[in-house]
Amino acid sequence: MAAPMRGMSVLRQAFQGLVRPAGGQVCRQVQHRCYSTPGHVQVDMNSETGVATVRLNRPPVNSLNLDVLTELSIALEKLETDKSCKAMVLASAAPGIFSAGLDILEMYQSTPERCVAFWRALQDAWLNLYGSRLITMAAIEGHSPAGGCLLAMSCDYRVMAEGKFQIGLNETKLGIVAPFWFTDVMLNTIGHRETEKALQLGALYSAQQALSIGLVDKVVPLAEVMPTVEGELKNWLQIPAAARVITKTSMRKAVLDRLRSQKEKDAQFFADFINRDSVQKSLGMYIASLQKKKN
Ligand SMILES: CC/C=C\C/C=C\C/C=C\C/C=C/C(=O)SCCNC(=O)CCNC(=O)[C@H](O)C(C)(C)COP(=O)(O)OP(=O)(O)OC[C@H]1O[C@@H](n2cnc3c(N)ncnc32)[C@H](O)[C@@H]1OP(=O)(O)O
Repeated sequence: MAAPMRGMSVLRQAFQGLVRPAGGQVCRQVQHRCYSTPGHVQVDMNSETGVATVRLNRPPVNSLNLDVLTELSIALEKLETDKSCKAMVLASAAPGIFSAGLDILEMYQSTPERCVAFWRALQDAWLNLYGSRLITMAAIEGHSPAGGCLLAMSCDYRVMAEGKFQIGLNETKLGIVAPFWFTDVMLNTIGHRETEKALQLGALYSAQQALSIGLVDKVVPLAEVMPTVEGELKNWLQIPAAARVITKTSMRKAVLDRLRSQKEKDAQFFADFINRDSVQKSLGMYIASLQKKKN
């Protein structure tokens, strides 16, 4: 059973689907259909509204390893084919964090075979999210660097908690380079000039800064993130679905097709790039700096 979160009653957490009884199923009101949650991705489908909440659940920081990405991909595929599902809210079950991005340990001293499998899982999760017919909204209730920022940017709308949290594509700070499809999504979100600066500097923005460059759509107090997402969803749900989906698809198709047409080449390139001595050295130093922060 998931550990209760500090500062929140167990009852409230149970209501929000954060506490699971033994056996992995969340028992809730009848209109909620909860997919079994054996691992790191919790899905709570509200059959009354057609809105699914997908929570990343890999404490402490929701780093995205092969398992999480595979589970996320499968969850998104299921929702995509569920005719009753109209919208999806991507959120976190871990306090203070949306996602710390890719699990750096998947990229450090790993085998080329594992690197390729890991990258394919990331590609699939992203293709499913960015290409989704659903209304997708990110509830960013914590830090969201790198791969976390990619997931948030790939949604249709982003609400972020104000305060100390940061969001951005900080890859260059790790001595790595944002892949072309990360760049494409950022270009589509904040435009060319801001993306050039953001990527070269590996910039991490506060919620207010992110709002000012259009990286997020709304900034509210932490407790208001979910209610704000729910309020915004009401607007989006009023738009005729077919017209909205065709509009979304036509605007995202070029970027999706660019990756679809070279998935294997991209995965191989990643495995080769990440295993360069210089890149491994940079990653090793970054991991050490994360650990040093604690001491
Ligand atoms: C031409 C180019 C072609 C091809 C492409 C090639 C390469 C590009 C490849 C990939 C793109 C990469 C994308 C990414 O997503 S890389 C990941 C970047 N993420 C980060 O930089 C975030 C790092 N983490 C943090 O800054 C902080 O942890 C955070 C602010 C998120 C939370 O801080 P907090 O104080 O709450 O927690 P910590 O004590 O720092 O962390 C707890 C624990 O978790 C470990 N940790 C943190 N982040 C990660 C991570 N991303 N992966 C793995 N592990 C992580 C951290 O070390 C702590 O561990 P421990 O000490 O054992 O408790």
